[in-house]
Amino acid sequence: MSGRRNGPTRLILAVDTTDPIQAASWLEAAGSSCDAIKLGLEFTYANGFDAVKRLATDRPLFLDLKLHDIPNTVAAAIRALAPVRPAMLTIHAAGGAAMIEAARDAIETSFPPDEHPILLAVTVLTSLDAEALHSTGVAGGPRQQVLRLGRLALAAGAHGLVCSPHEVAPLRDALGADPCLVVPGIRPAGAATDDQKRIMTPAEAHRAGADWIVVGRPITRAADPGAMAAAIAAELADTILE
Ligand SMILES: O=C(O)c1cc(=O)[nH]c(=O)n1[C@@H]1O[C@H](COP(=O)(O)O)[C@@H](O)[C@H]1O
Repeated sequence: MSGRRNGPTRLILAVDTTDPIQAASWLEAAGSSCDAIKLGLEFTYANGFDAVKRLATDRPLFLDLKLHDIPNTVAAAIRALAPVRPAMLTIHAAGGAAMIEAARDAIETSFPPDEHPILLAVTVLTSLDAEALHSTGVAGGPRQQVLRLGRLALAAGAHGLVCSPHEVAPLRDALGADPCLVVPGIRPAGAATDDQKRIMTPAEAHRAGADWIVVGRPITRAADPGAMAAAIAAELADTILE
């Protein structure tokens, strides 16, 4: 396997709020520092898909709904999402191979051929440490479980994975440079960890081989969100030059 990749690591801003005006203000502040917009359960449940489409006009939309249901239901939900035109969308790898296959098939059959979203399988949530994962009935640690679910998801048709920065290097070693790895659990040095457990800095995630990092509160709760987004983008750019 070729292991690490050499390309840039791009920044996704997690726009976690119910307030569309607040969301628009963060996006304006982040400007060109953020390469894509993530809207998830909080914004979508509060405002609906028309508001999602209105907000995500100038950058790719990562629609993070973390679908996890029987294959028929997940496939139907993805078909219903086609008019929203997300660039990326999430399902839970723990839904199993048949669910992931059905999700991929729904993309192939309901999105225009040149607008297929990247189907991302969420492996082990970054808010779980080894003990919390164990309490859900999983015998191995996060790394082992991420590798297991990652292999399963990619074999079933996912284009990429969501994992913590701790698993990026092991995934690259096991699966090579190809799978798209999207990585939350990012905290700039000294930032509050909040509810995240498996974390690294932007530079560390880049060195490990992340394609994209997902950052929310370190930017949105900063005194100056625009300056923080620019600092993270600069940290990523500096790391490329190392
Ligand atoms: O799928 C995700 O994006 C996701 C998966 C995961 O394991 N952990 C995780 O934090 N996320 C999302 O990434 C974002 C992280 O936000 P902050 O912790 O505020 O940076 C949130 O919007 C989460 O929903």
